[in-house]
Amino acid sequence: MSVLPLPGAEAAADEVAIEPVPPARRRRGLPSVLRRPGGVFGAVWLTFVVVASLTAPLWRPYDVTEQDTANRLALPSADHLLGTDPLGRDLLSRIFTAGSLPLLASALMLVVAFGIGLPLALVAAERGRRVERVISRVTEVFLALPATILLLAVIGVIGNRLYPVMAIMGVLVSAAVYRVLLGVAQSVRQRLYVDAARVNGLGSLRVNLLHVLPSMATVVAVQAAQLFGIGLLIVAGLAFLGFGPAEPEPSWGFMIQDASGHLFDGPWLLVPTGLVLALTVVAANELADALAGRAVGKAPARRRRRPLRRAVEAATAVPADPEAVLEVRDLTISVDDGPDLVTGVSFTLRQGQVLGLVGESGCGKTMTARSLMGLLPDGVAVTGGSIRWQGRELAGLPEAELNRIRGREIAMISQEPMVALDPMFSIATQLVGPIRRFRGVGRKQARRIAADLLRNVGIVDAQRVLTSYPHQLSGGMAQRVCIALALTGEPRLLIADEPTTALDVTVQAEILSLLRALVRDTGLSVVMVSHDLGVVADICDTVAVMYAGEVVESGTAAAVLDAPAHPYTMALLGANPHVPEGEPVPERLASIAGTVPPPGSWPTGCRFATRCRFAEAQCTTPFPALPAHGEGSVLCVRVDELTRDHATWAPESAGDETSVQEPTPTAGVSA
Ligand SMILES: Nc1ncnc2c1ncn2[C@@H]1O[C@H](COP(=O)(O)OP(=O)(O)OP(=O)(O)O)[C@@H](O)[C@H]1O
Repeated sequence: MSVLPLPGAEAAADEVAIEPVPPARRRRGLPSVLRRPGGVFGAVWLTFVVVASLTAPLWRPYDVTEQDTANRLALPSADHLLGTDPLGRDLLSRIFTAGSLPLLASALMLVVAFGIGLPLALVAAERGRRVERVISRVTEVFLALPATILLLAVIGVIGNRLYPVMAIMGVLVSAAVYRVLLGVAQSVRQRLYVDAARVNGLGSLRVNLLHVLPSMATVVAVQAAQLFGIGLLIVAGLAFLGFGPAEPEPSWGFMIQDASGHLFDGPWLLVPTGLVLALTVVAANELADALAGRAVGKAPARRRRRPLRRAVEAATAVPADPEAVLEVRDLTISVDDGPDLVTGVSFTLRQGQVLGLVGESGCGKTMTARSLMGLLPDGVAVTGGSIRWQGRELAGLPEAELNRIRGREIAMISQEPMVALDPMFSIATQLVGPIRRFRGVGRKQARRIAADLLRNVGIVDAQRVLTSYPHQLSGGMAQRVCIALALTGEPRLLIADEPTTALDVTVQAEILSLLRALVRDTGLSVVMVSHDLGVVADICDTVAVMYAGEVVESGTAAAVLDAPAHPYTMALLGANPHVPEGEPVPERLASIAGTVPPPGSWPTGCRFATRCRFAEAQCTTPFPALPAHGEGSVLCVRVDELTRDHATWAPESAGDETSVQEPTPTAGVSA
């Protein structure tokens, strides 16, 4: 058993849970450490102590051995800002002169610990199980050594030489560092970008330096900051026991020991040294906490949510639907202290209907869908509008109440079934838990229901699948299991975020027909996020086309897909490569120049104007809410003109840029 605190051993579980941050995000997040009060305090105090200690011989008011016998055990005064010790020596000069030893010795321990632990972790993660086992067994031996006794034995041999002693401590601590970093390195090496780098021919060293190490940097920094604080305590502890620099050389440990002998006649003596040591250790830990908070992506404490603005009835173009079970009005979703991601989104959904949210990547489909369940990422919130579910307002509902709705009334399936299922548990375990929770039944009955649910989603050998683990299932099976999981609470609304994107085409068709059957047989309502117009045409009753955070066209799927009225919908359909059976594959597809403007950079007026072939001056000026268009809405000031002229977004031929032409069949999509 190790007696001195080997931090990594205790902290390992926490540390490995820290998600390594990919390099690009890490660079952007750096200032966020300094936006946390703890991070600021840690950085400022450590910088101050390090600079003050290393430069003490240049600025200290007195020599560390200079005695002022008339002023023994003095309290702070103009002559001695922090008071004096029992020999009348200036405490300020002695504390900061003593500081360089623990700071440097602790830093040396870190260098040795990470110098050994980090490369070993990288090698073990890269070279496979055999090498990893050998290295792990050796490090286990180090972890089992009684560190305190070993250090005292070393001191017995080499004397009170704290730098070599702390270097040996670094060797012992490297085992704990290795254990923590191995888990992180192994997880980073499984990332697709690391595989891509290897496929691109990068050698092992460069893969590690360019891709693995940067992603581990935050975890390394967190562990280093914690270990640094512990190193300071070890040095102070050794000096306290008399294994530090010999008098009259100052050391924090000896000064505290000295002060403990004057608790009654000079209690102040303990305060300055104890405070500096404690603040330095706390500062290192605060810095570690701030770094750890950054690594797991917590929102900075200073971020404040904007108050929720309720929907203004008149502002939306979507007519109220008395039969709607879900009614979203003027929904605005924003980053805290940042730009709006989604604005003025309105749509309605009836029971047993499927609504498709379509649009290019980054248009806000996922944010809109997730807001319905209150599952927005940290730092993103609904800041305006209303989400009425069966007459109940969901926007701004407290987390506890949303929790009661999630799973029971509204459920969700995602595009990555393999990621949505926990690889550690069998399918039975993953289904039985929610069934018991939602339906209040016993384990046996829950298992029977789980098997029924699997059969309902088209799994024939339900008993085998129940005993399987996610990795034993195909993608299609896993998605069926996810749908079964979503149905455990018998929800009335299912949010399906690109549920077929990760599946191959034949499986896609099976999952779509399963969803269709569920809607038909159970009256489930579905909000389906998709960028695949074929899927939308196949399954959706109504469609809301999103562009740059707003709905630009909505209506029945038949109306929107067969006779698109907004140029963006026309363009999406013109660029769609899928053609219905029996129709000729077009020789050229239409294209949309440019990209979706990011949140915060949306143009004034129509957000699509900069890419629109039909844009005119009036499109770039702000326009009021537009009246309803047919059964839905179209966010285009020129909609009447374009409809009258039968405008289409045809593929460009050489020298032909726009086209206001006779109608042509829309590129292969029919509802
Ligand atoms: N956690 C976040 N913090 C800040 N902005 C975010 C966050 N997640 C997404 N965004 C931004 O919000 C906007 C909308 O993203 P969203 O994921 O809803 O788009 P999407 O239409 O669903 O795209 P995709 O099809 O690629 O998922 C994008 O500009 C995106 O960069």
